[in-house]
Amino acid sequence: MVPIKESFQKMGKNRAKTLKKTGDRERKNAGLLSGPVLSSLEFEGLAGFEEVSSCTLMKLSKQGQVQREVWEDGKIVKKKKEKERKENTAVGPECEIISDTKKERKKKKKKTKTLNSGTQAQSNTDSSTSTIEGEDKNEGVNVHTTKVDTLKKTGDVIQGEEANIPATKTTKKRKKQQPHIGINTTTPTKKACYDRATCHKKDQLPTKKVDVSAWEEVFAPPPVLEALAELGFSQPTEIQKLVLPAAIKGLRDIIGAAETGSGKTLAFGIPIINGILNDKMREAEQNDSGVENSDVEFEQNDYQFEQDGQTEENVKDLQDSDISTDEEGDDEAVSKEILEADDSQSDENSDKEEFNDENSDNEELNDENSDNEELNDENSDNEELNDENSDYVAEDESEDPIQSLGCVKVIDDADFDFLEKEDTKNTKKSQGKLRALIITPTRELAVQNASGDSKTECSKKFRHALGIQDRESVNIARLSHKYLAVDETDRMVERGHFQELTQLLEMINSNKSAKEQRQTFVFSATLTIVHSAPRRLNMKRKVVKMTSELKIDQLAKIIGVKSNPKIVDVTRKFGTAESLTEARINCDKSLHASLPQKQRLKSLEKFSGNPHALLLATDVAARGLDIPNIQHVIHYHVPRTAETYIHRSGRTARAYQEGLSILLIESSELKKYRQLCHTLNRATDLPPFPVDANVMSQVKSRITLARTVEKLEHKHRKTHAEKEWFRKAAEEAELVFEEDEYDEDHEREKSMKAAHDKRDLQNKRSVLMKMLATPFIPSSFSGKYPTQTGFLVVPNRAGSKLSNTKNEDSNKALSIMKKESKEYSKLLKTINIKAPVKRVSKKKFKGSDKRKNKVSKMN
Ligand SMILES: Nc1ncnc2c1ncn2[C@@H]1O[C@H](COP(=O)(O)OP(=O)(O)OP(=O)(O)O)[C@@H](O)[C@H]1O
Repeated sequence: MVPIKESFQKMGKNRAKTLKKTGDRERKNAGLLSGPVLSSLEFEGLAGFEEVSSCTLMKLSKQGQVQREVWEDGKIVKKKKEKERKENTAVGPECEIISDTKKERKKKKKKTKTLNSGTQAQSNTDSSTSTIEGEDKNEGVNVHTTKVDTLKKTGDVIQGEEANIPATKTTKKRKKQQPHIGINTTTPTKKACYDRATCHKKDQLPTKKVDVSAWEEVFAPPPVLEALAELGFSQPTEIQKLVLPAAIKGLRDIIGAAETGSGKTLAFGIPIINGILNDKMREAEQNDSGVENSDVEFEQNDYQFEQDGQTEENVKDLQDSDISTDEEGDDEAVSKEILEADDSQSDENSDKEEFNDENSDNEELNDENSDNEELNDENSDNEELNDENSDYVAEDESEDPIQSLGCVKVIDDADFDFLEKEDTKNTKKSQGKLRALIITPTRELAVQNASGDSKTECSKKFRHALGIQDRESVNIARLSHKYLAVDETDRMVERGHFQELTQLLEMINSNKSAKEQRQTFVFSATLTIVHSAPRRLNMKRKVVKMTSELKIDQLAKIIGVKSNPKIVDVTRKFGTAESLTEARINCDKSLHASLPQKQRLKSLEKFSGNPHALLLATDVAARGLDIPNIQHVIHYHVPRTAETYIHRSGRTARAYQEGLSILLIESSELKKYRQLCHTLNRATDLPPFPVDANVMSQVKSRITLARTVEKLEHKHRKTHAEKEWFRKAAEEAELVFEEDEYDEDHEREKSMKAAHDKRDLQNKRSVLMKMLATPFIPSSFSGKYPTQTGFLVVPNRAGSKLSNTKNEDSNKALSIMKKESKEYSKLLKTINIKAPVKRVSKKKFKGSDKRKNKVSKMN
């Protein structure tokens, strides 16, 4: 039984990075700190967000003045203002918000409106920085802090800590450990974890933050903008462009399909982060006004609706252009629905009324004069604060509160005790529950289920954290995550697998009101792939043919997606990534390799650390591993399913980089290969991998010599063994074994021949060793591939966008390939490789004897 090692992935599947952090393994909460790779190659797993009790929020005016507030237990404990930090002006709009007293809050609201709603700050072209920071609670109290290098490392290692340390001590300790944790540090923060952008594009290291204005159009919130700028992600990928507006602004449930390595993780990660930030901000405001924060649901996108009309149009434009099942104006409808929902709840608390007022105010605020008034107010306010606290930046920094979004990876020994502690300590409902849940159905989960023991330690803990003891005693209140993401979703329809996960989802979805208020994300690269049923099943009338739509429907039902989700499918007809070049090599034989788990982890670690390394892997590494700069994937076997092929191939050509996938096809696998091509809509074969004929002739001479050496060795061994046998048999029979009894001349002749053979064998061996020591390709060869040209030339696939731009190259490639494949087939003939004997059923030979007789008679 393999222990469950649900890990998490990332938010983003950040395995390679974790490998670098070997030191983390020894740390106390290793379960939380280590990435999935450290625990198991094959699993991904479960991840969730948890509550953060404290934070520091900052607001930046257009004039560049920063107001900073430290919140603890939903109350402001400090309010300071910082000077503008010129260093940060390169990036763009930043954050944020919130004030202490009601008066302050009203002021803030006005400012927020004026600035085009604070946190979002879509149209704000000023720059600043943002920090969401968690602080310890009161001195001497049990402190739980979950620290996250918030958004900069969205999807990166997220760490959880617990300590019973007085707050002051903890603060100092933290400062030591994470000196640059705040996003608004002026120097680039030290990347403790793997930075995908820099790893993927080592030659294009972002020396300074990039312009991320393209992200503003898709409503990425300012803290995320800052993180993206540091990562060097200048613009959203296609799937992100299509998903983010609908998810962030439209609050839609999302079903998304996009090629491997296309950034699906951020497509659901950013809306979730945005939502949590909004929730926290709103809860803090409500706390301030004495409203029970957890009662307020579904208002999460307040400030998005305060955006100007321009941005709404952007959303619409984007949504119109995608492949979507939406009808026109859907988003507006949804927006209205949400606003109506807000309205319906508005009598529950006065704050909501205020928000609604704010919305109507917003229209008025279009008036320039009022804008200016607000700005002036803000200016004078900030100036005052500036005068009072000109030194405050340093003082505040010394406290260095830890920014925290509150993510936990759920892997083997994940510790959920903090939920309990917060539950008992805080009476507020929202304090002890998970806000978001990100699930990846994994092979590990399937294996676990298949073994019949679905209650591993982690599974138990996770259930406990969710308030699920067993099916009968479910703490429904706790199962009210506002965000649920299921990555690699299509695996859930695999029959008989993931039963435990399906049950879990059933329980989560049994909280109907929470389900209604939840935003759900469903993503996979192979969401729309369907298999044609076997012919025998097709014949039966009752069998319902699986279609992409049906598959999506099934998944949506299992996962609990609300009606009218936004469906985005940007996968290509061929399924694989566009930047992926594919080829095949026909092989005569194939082998299996298996390594113990520890060894596998080591190999993976070595592999990610060495740019020239080669990793032989089974399908445990097919999905999810995000190891940067993998250039080639070679399929040692033809995969059983198209999904596996897509995911395996997807380990290269990530983040729109180039990659090469080669399929090794054993003759017995031809049928599987044809089926694969069919499922992936390949009308033509994959192009054969072009191999240099010169190299092949060298291979041939080496193989021939090796065979001769092997024969001679065998002969030598045989003679020796025969002699030995005679000697031993004579010994056992207590007979004297005299070699002399043979004819002397004959014996001499024999020994001379043996000596000759031995010499011959030695010579041949040394020639072979010399040959093997000589590389096939001279060291002066600078090409990347062992082809005549030194580079890979395979015809571009029909329909590929690349083929339009590279027509000339493509023609050239074709002619070279034709030439090479001719030489290649000639060479194959000379090597004398026997064609595999085709087994044909006897039925086909029915009457063949008769026909033979007939022919012979005729002759
Ligand atoms: N907008 C962007 N610009 C540049 N790089 C990005 C962007 N978004 C994501 N990436 C990077 O692209 C890589 C692939 O992203 P991610 O792992 O989310 O892909 P995926 O679609 O989930 O792939 P798979 O289906 O194989 O799991 C990651 O290294 C990620 O950091």
